[in-house]
Amino acid sequence: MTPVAPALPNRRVFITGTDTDAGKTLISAALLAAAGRAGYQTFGLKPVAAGCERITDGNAQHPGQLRNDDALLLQRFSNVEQPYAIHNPFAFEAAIAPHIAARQEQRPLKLDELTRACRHSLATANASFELIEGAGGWLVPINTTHSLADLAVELGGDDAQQPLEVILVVGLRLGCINHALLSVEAIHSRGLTLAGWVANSLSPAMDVEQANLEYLTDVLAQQHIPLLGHVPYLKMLEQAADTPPQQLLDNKANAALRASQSLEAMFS
Ligand SMILES: Nc1ncnc2c1ncn2[C@@H]1O[C@H](COP(=O)(O)OP(=O)(O)OP(=O)(O)O)[C@@H](O)[C@H]1O
Ligand SMILES: C[C@H](N)[C@H](N)CCCCCC(=O)O
Ligand SMILES: [Mg+2]
Repeated sequence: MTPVAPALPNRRVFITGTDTDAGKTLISAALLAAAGRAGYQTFGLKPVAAGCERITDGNAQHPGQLRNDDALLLQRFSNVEQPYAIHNPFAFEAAIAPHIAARQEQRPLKLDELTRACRHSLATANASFELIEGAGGWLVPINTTHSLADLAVELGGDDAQQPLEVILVVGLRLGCINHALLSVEAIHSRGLTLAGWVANSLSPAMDVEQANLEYLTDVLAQQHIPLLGHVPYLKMLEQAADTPPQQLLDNKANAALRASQSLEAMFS
């Protein structure tokens, strides 16, 4: 008899970071790639994206559609095919704090609408590995009462098909120890589970990077938060100011594939 491979447990992960530009999108795309290789049906969701290009069809009567690079990369690395709006239900043009962009564009964000849209996307894709990328750090607001942390709680709540695990991306730079420890406290204070953290080297030569890494590894291990992987600085992500947008996205995709090698252990 042919042995039957055991079914992979469904997973829903929420990717947060120590700050904006910590590397959440790079790590998210890498995790989608690694999960796909492990046999998962993968789907990446960017609930709120601030910082979009307007794609026009040449007709001055049509306003065009907003496209965000993070969401496009998550779409590219999802092996369950879905239209753009399912990957990114709320898109704003300005690359600023999302609640301010939403206010400026007179489309205020509301937690219940955002939650509904995310649940719709997740149900439509029906993937076995669902990845949700936040924006900025853990407590980035969506309005004056709620933050993306509240969205993470909603997506891990009673209506959820499976429990939600948070993964913290620590962008290795001076100051990241404090940001990482604050983020861990804030994630735990919401009663959410941290599956682990990923160390992401943001500079080719951070002073005493290894000592920072070892300190965080030890201190977080005492709280039973494992290091899931360390992604090195990837020179291929350095771009000239005049690099065309499609080339930028291709470079990010190549870098994500490289980064996924450092995260393979999460799926073995
Ligand atoms: N390991 C790395 N090596 C080199 N450059 C990196 C690395 N990780 C991230 N970067 C660069 O740092 C920048 C920020 O990365 P990324 O877009 O993944 O951050 P983010 O946390 O998703 O930000 P946001 O809050 O806007 O979603 C990008 O230009 C990316 O190419
Ligand atoms: C535009 C940027 N790249 C991110 N999408 C949004 C970062 C919001 C940070 C808000 C803050 O913490 O002050
Ligand atoms: Mg991002």
